[in-house]
Amino acid sequence: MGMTLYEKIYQQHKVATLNEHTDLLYIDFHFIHEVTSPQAFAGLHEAGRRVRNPVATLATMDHNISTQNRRIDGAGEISQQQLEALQRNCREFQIPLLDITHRDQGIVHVIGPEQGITQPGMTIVCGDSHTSTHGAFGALAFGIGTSEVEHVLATQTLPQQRAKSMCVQIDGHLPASVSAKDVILAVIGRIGTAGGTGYVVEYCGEAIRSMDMEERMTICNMTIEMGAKAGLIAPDEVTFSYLQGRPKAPTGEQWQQAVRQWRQLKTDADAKFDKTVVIAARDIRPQITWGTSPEQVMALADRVPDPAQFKEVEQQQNAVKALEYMGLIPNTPLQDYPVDVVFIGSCTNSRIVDLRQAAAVVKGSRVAEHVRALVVPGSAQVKRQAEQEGLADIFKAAGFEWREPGCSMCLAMNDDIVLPGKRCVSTSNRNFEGRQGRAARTHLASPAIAASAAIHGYLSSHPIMTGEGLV
Ligand SMILES: CC(C)[C@H](C(=O)O)[C@@H](O)C(=O)O
Ligand code: SF4
Repeated sequence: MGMTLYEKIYQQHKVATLNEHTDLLYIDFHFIHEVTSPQAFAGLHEAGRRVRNPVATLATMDHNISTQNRRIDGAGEISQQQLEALQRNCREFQIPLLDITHRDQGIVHVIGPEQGITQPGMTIVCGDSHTSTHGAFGALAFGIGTSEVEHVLATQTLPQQRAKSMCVQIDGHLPASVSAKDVILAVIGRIGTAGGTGYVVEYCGEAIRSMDMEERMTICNMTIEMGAKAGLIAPDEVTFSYLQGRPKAPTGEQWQQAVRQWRQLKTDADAKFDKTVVIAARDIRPQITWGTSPEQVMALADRVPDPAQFKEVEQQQNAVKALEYMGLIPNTPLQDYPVDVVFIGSCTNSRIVDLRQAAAVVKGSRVAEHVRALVVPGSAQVKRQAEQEGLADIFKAAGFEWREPGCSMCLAMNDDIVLPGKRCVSTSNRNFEGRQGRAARTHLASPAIAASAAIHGYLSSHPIMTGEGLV
């Protein structure tokens, strides 16, 4: 019988069978950031071990830094200690570090693809759940815990148990107003935050094939929010042309050879998935979350759900609690609620395509008087490009704050925090209680919807059509 893409990559990286359920996998690349690495380095230090392959490792600073400036103490003392520890550890273990002022610094899941480090068929890990982002290139990429970070640093391998394979197929073409973010939110709404547990999800179908790499990254990024281990999209011409010419991509004869191998990286026609979910692209409408979990999601144009409409008692109870936290009344139009903060950024939606989509909505308008709005590019490179393309000017002229790259308001771990009770439309990926600050209310949505909310000042409204088409 044929194999799925996941099974192929797993098989190619298996270096030993440890027991009936567990194999040892070779890890091709390991990304590191300041939050989940300190204990791992301390463990190596204590045991007197070295890093096995420092050049298959890259560190960046993203979570704890301030995005208001490039000062190491910009986000307070605790952050500074964390950042200095990363500097010390990278020096001691000779790991390349994209320091806060480095011209390639950025959010860990933005810089890997951008540098051409993330390539089809690789195994990639990082002590960070959204490592699934890299799966957009047909790499097996997943988040690991701190003790696993230590294991990979020391051995360049990781014990793993084989996951099940799920296929999520999005058939047909998406309506013009629907973005990759709407697709993945709709998928999570359908499958639920636990529905992917134990699976690696491969996305296929025409709608996925017609997405560019950045949209595919948005899809794979949020795969973790349905409990899956990783998301995958088989590489194709779109993948190859994105990679060609990037700093770490192969060149010359090696490029030709790599592409020949990458073309083999797809699920065989006779392979069997453990589960398949089929969704018609034309049924997907612009989405926004109303609750405190990514599965509590609705079409923007709909009314706030009534807890009674959910089948399971547990879902009903969760809905009551979530609506109370979010300050929403059942059956009212979501679009009537005013917005206090708009955050465009995070490893889900901070790449150049995302910023272009947001800027197309913003162009020529002003941020509503009562709204605080910020755009935080995912990397220094995205920032430079957005400035060259004139996007930064569009945002600034509209009254957005234009920031330095980093995780920023995606999580309350630096100096960007949503104040208690404030309502924020955010292009990030998590909306649990307190994620953006104590008692903060988060609505996850696409860059176009977030931009539109900033301008209208409400959880509004129909995304605006522009000369460049909607976004
Ligand atoms: C801090 C880090 C461990 C965490 C993660 O693993 O995802 C963060 O990036 C997040 O998005 O919550
Ligand atoms: S941007 Fe948000 S989701 Fe992504 S790595 Fe940073 S904190 Fe995690």
